[in-house]
Amino acid sequence: MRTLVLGGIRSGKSAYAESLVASDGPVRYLATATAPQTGDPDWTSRITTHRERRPSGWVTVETTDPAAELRAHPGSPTLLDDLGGWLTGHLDSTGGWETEHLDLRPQFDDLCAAVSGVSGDLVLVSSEVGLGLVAPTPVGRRYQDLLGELNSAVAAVCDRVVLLVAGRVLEMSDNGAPTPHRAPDVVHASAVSPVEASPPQSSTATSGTDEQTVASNGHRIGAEPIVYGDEPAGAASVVPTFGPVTPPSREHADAARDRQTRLTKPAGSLGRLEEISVWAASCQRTDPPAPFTAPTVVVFAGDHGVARRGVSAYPPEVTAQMVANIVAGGAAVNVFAEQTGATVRVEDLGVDAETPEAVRRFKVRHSSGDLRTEDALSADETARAVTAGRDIADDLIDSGVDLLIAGDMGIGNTTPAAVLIGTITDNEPVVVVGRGTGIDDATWIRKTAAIRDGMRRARPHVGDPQRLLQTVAGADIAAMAGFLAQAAARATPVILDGVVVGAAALVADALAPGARDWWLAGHLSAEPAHRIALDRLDLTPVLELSMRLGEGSGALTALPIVQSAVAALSRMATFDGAGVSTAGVTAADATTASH
Ligand SMILES: Cc1cc2ncn([C@H]3O[C@H](COP(=O)(O)O)[C@@H](O)[C@H]3O)c2cc1C
Ligand SMILES: O=C(O)c1cccnc1
Repeated sequence: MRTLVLGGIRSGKSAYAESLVASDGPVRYLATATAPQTGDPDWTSRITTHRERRPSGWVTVETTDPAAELRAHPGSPTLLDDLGGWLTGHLDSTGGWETEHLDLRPQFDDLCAAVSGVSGDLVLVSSEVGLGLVAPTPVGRRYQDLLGELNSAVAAVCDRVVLLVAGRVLEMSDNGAPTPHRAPDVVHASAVSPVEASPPQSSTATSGTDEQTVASNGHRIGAEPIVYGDEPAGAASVVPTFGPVTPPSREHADAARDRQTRLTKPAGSLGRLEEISVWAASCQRTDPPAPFTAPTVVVFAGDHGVARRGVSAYPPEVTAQMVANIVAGGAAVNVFAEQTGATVRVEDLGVDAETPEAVRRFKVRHSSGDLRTEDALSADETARAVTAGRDIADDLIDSGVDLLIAGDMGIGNTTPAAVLIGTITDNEPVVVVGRGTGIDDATWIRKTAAIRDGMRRARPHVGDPQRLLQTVAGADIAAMAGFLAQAAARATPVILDGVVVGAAALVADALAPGARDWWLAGHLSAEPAHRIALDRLDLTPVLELSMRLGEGSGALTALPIVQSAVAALSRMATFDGAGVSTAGVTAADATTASH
């Protein structure tokens, strides 16, 4: 995580920066400010205050070449204080103060390249100068201009930028709008170093067919593009917006509830099936509801960089092998879909292998970045993945699909799912971590540390769903979020699956507020984070069968129950129609009437 801490003089920026890197382990402190040659007691006392505040275990390196220092120790947690001091030293030593039209871009580029190459935590401090008056001297103006330029260049290669004003922290989001401050997390990212796991090899089939039904691309409702302002030229970060989401029809819900009371059964005796039928009727806007005729599950496939760090019981190669297995019809999702009359479509968003052409129409990249230390996706890739999910939903809805299911396939994907759920619901890593594919205790420790590191990187972006996806999700989960949001914007009901879909659903409800009303939770996964996600979404799962597979299997298991609920409401006789007496009659009367 690279953080740039900006602030005015005595704004609290250095103390805040120090709190960001505070840890039990050693921290390298790159001091760039040298004492003025004339000797200045106030200057000396400022430097002494800084020194005294730093924990004793920190290593102070006085340097005029921070880029070289960063390159020499790219993995060490480092605090550089400050960029202004470095600039001053550079101008002093090169006579730059006197040079008109000074171009320091090569030096700035060199420093930025070094910052980009850092893999450990790095916090850089710099002054935010010239908010008010333009300096009255040429030297002052040169310094303001150069430092402003340098700050902007460094900000562009940082994951997070904050501005300290009077001790208060303002998050500077990348589209220019400040976001609310979250307290810094002092747990250090590099406290646990990952150990490569040696997981069991899978014997999954690799053969497959290219056959897949692809619907034509049709018109879209409620998807206006916005363009992020600070993208580099050529990177088309057009992030779709969704909605507004119109809630399912209250009128049809009331009609369905009323009809339930008239069906030939004791009031309320079909339990949750009655609620499910009311949800279906209100989504369909029909009274009574009709059976869903074209339920379709889309399996979003993608690999995750973090899976190479030993967080799963299976190796990443299984993702591509399982995609082939799904295309060939051999996975659980295929079997369950066949049982229930659903169609399966698999989409490769980020599998780290060559997949059949028919499944890679929306492919964004090979694997995601390792969420512990780098963004899972670039801004442009995030936009493309969310857009892909939206387009997949549009394709299906336009071709007549009346019920959607999202499924997942991607070794390691319960780690980003836990990071997203933990971050959004503000729960600790140990609370959201789960056993995924069935990991052992050593893997559990690595996975928990990875979730902690991912959450640490994700927390600053908790209020920004797109940025969250970019920071820790991956193309498959980002597409899933776009898919779920667009389904709601297009008034199409969805049955949610397990923890991975649950994580995408949390983000989708932030992308398209109110989307949750269009979703039914098919089941409760054995992954602990799933219950937390469903609670936040205020959704009650239909089934609890200790399933922990994904692929859409839990949602498909719930599908026959949904169809039964709808069938009961639409096809059962009413008391009136069947001549059955309602409650309030004697037992003898009721017996007579029902024969
Ligand atoms: C053969 C096989 C088939 C699967 N189908 C779904 N998953 C599920 O398990 C994985 C997530 O768990 P973790 O985070 O522990 O890797 C994902 O691939 C998910 O789709 C499978 C996993 C395997 C091994
Ligand atoms: O709940 C899920 O979706 C899940 C659980 C374990 C492994 N893969 C998926």
